[in-house]
Amino acid sequence: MTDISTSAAETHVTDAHKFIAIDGPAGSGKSSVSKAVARTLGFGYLDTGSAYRALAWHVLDQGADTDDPETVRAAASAFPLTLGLDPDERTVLVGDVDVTEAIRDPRVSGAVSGVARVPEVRAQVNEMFRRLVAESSYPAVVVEGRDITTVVAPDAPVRILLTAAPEVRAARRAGELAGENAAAVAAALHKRDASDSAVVDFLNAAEGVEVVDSTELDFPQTIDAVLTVIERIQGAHRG
Ligand SMILES: Nc1ncnc2c1ncn2[C@@H]1O[C@H](COP(=O)(O)OP(=O)(O)O)[C@@H](O)[C@H]1O
Ligand SMILES: Nc1ccn([C@@H]2O[C@H](COP(=O)(O)OP(=O)(O)O)[C@@H](O)[C@H]2O)c(=O)n1
Repeated sequence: MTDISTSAAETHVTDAHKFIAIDGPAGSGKSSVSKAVARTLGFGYLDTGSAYRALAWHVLDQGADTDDPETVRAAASAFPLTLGLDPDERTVLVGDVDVTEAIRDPRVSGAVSGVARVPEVRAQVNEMFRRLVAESSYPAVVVEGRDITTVVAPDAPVRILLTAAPEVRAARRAGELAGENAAAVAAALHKRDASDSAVVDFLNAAEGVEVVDSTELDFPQTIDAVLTVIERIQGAHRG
């Protein structure tokens, strides 16, 4: 059980070499590509967005307002989250409740930016992410989100920004949410990116971060492109 309420203040990464850091906007392929890369390399996989989504779910479940920072801070101080690193076991629990499916609901997607903009919450979850990676028995963990290359693990040897054109990202997300109106899905995705990018910049690569643009790549090609970057950097470190 990983309870983010027990986290201390933010500290520096001590196990930066264990991070494969991947950032990018919604629908760029971070989750699916990171998961496949982790499986291929025998690494762990950490979907940091699921922690923010689970906290948003937790606030909504209490009937509370995700746009009120005080409410969000209070919810985060008692937030029994269970999140694992196995790319083949993606169950997310809040207490005893399995929220794996519920946190993908458009209602949660629409509320999550409010939760994610509270600085104390970011510091708390970032410490949890670093602790999960440091304590894991995996040789490395593919960690994906918005601020992994810049805030959570800026010293990681492999740092990648995974991008794709906005209309391509919107079409991919709409394809996943069968039954939802494609134009509404696209509008919600762009609105969330705009809110999120006011908090951390994941649309421009920070210095030393490699860009993989998947606009013109299919899924297997995108996995290959990311694996190529990892192998090149790890090869250079070995050599
Ligand atoms: N290069 C690609 N080409 C086509 N579809 C892709 C590609 N990368 C990811 N996808 C698909 O797009 C959708 C969104 O990807 P996802 O990994 O959930 O993105 P993110 O985690 O960045 O929001 C998924 O259905 C995924 O299978
Ligand atoms: N490192 C991260 C990861 C996610 N997030 C927040 O969590 C939300 C959900 O992230 P996600 O990765 O599940 O979103 P998708 O890209 O999968 O749509 C984002 O919209 C951000 O508000 C964040 O602020 N920082």
